[in-house]
Amino acid sequence: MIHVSGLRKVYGNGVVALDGVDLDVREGEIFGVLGQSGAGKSTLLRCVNLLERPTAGTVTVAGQELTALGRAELRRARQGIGMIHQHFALLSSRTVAANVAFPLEVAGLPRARRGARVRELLELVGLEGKASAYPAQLSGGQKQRVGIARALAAGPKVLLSDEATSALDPGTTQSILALLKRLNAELGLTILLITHEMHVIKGACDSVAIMRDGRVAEAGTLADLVARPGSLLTREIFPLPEPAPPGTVTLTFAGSADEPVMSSLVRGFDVDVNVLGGSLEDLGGRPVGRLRVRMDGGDHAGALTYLRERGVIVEQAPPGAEGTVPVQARTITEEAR
Ligand SMILES: Nc1ncnc2c1ncn2[C@@H]1O[C@H](COP(=O)(O)OP(=O)(O)OP(=O)(O)O)[C@@H](O)[C@H]1O
Repeated sequence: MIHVSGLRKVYGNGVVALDGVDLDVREGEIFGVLGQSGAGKSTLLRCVNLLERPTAGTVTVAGQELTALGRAELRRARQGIGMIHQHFALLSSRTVAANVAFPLEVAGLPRARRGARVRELLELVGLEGKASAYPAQLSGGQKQRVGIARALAAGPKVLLSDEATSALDPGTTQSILALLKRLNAELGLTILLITHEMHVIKGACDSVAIMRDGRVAEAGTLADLVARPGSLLTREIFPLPEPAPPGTVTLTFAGSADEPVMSSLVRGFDVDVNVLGGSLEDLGGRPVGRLRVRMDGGDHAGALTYLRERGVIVEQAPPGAEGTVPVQARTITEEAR
């Protein structure tokens, strides 16, 4: 649905905000772009609907190359792309209904049809009773719902979300993410969202790209990335002290949690397992965990082979000076290769 190729953006002051970005967002998915401040997320999002003109590269949305379009064609194509903002960007002098009607007025929809469409949109976002209220009379979550209704007015296939939950408290954030997931499922809406918050990625996204210094450092579905040894996403979701202390083993359980792997390990291979840290998360309804352990005694090599055969990702830190890991000590980077 969205294909970005070789995207580069150099601002007038010489700042290289995007340095060759490739991105593919499939139809009907919620795709998150995660990165720290200054990584280039907002620039990327604004380049997708060409609010910002890229210095080089192409942007294709729903099969149409936006970077090749003239001004009038681009204006038409943009009706297929809605956008929501961190600070809502509502018109304070207009009621909720008039805010939502605004893009319909610009598109030239007759007044009689506008009213029905606005009612439908307000119902969709759960704001039926607020049509006559003004933005100042609404909570942050309600304002964002107005923003979402307005973004959907022209019936877009794609919704761009620019840190839409960053100004909201945790409970309201969850309700807005739930709304976006419902719209994604019910309308088949493709959503590209940018965020610096991992819980937004965990709570809402099917796929993710991690941006660093204007480049995509890693991209894929959440399921694929957590199953990839050494992935940045896994380290972000399950933070453990890095580098791993010498001789420790870091285990990522990305598959089924039904098997009692750890107790089988201790019983079957006679190893002592000392848990140093770890956590468990629910990713897309699937339990995923990461555990850092020290294993002593017994059949160490056999234990690691057993874990790998059960689909556990095994990352061994190299032994320290005392050399506590007997066989095949591999660094995380070697494992990742
Ligand atoms: N209009 C502009 N003119 C000049 N430089 C800009 C402009 N907009 C952004 N930049 C610079 O481009 C780089 C990327 O900024 P961008 O806003 O895209 O990052 P971001 O990841 O969205 O960060 P944040 O989360 O803080 O918004 C930064 O160094 C920023 O200072």
